[in-house]
Amino acid sequence: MNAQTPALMPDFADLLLDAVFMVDVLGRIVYVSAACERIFGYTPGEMIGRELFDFLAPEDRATTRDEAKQVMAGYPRIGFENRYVRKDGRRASIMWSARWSEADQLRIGVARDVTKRKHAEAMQAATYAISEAAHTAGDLVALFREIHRIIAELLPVAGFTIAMCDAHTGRLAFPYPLDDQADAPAEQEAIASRMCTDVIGSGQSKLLHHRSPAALSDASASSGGSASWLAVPLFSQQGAMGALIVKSRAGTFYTEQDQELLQFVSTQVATAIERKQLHAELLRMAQYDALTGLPNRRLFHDRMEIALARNRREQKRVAVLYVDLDDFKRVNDLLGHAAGDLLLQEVSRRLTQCVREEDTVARLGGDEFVVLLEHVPLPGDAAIVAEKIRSAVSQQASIDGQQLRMLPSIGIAFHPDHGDDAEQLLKHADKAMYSAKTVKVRGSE
Ligand SMILES: Nc1nc2c(ncn2[C@@H]2O[C@H](COP(=O)(O)OP(=O)(O)OP(=O)(O)O)[C@@H](O)[C@H]2O)c(=O)[nH]1
Repeated sequence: MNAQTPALMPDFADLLLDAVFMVDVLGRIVYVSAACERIFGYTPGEMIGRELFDFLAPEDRATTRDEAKQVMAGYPRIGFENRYVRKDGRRASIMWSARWSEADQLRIGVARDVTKRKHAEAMQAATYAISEAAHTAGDLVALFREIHRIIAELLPVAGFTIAMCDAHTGRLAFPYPLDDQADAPAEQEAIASRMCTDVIGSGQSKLLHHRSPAALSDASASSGGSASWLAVPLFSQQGAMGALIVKSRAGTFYTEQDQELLQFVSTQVATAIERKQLHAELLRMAQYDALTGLPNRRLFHDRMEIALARNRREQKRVAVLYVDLDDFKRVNDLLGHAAGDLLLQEVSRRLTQCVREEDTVARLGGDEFVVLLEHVPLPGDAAIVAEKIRSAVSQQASIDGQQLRMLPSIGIAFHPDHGDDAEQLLKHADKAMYSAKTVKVRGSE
């Protein structure tokens, strides 16, 4: 016991599971009982003489300062909670009962370790937050960002990544990158990649304590390049669909408890990802044509409404090209529906290549396509694109070993020249396409 420790300290203090502190008016620890080693990782000898604030988690400094003032002003308190950084770098959650001893000029506090309870509460909160994020996050990346934030509240996380395994090719993709400030990103990526492959292949989580080559060659950098990696598989109904990987801060190491925790959370994470993926897939199916991957009629209408609204403000010109293949039915009849499908896919590729990225090519159904061109200075510019399309589509296509040649009929409508809404413009372009087709049919008779 320290020479300054008042005689009021009973002998059995070192048997208590809670740690008893005595802190002087300057905030220095003058006495602490033996339990401090279990709770904070430091022996009494390592704590006595230092300021209690030195051990405090930075985020709790302001509230703790206010609390200490209150106690020193003569208001005893039971139940104040704050966090400390243990010797091993982990956080300890403490609940205090404290009072000020005017006679001894000391703050006397009893610190109870409530880390386990706090952890259980945090896990429950994380579980709820992850399932909540599955509903509120706009897309998968936003969901990953939210999961990263939630897990960083449970574990010390310096690097976080999610790997997803393509169900068809089995290839790994990292839709949410490691985002680490580490010196050797290539080395970090290689570790993440290796761990992912391992845990997805085995279906088992993995804990790895790693020392970087730099740290190995420099014995003095004992903690600089050393860290832990934890990888857990993410299971869907069909099996492991990916993996979640976290990397600890330099000099901090994950434990088996952390591994269990991440495994527990990974079930919620996998469910949240599956839900979001299903939602994205439903959205895609509602907006895109399954055969060609082009926007469908509904998405085309939405894009057209936006383009027309913009054009009303800008007072320029928007063109709608209606493209229909001539005698497409014959391809189906002669070569079969599957060959017809391949041809439609080829035509959609060629159409997309004829326009700029900001233009829209959509499939309305069957062999009918539409092209939306924005910012068309002159009607002649749309005619140039129509000619490009005619030339591209009518090039020979090799389908199932057969050389096929399709001819398109194209009709054009302009906003505002031929109507002010999508319906009017599509009708006009369809009519113009039909006239072009009729002229061709008559010409061939
Ligand atoms: N392979 C395939 N065929 C389709 C698909 N959707 C519609 N069709 C077929 O496309 C053909 C379109 O026929 P029509 O509208 O008469 O077109 P066409 O034969 O090109 O005749 P014209 O337009 O008058 O030149 C029909 O035989 C449909 O069954 C599809 O997704 N795949």
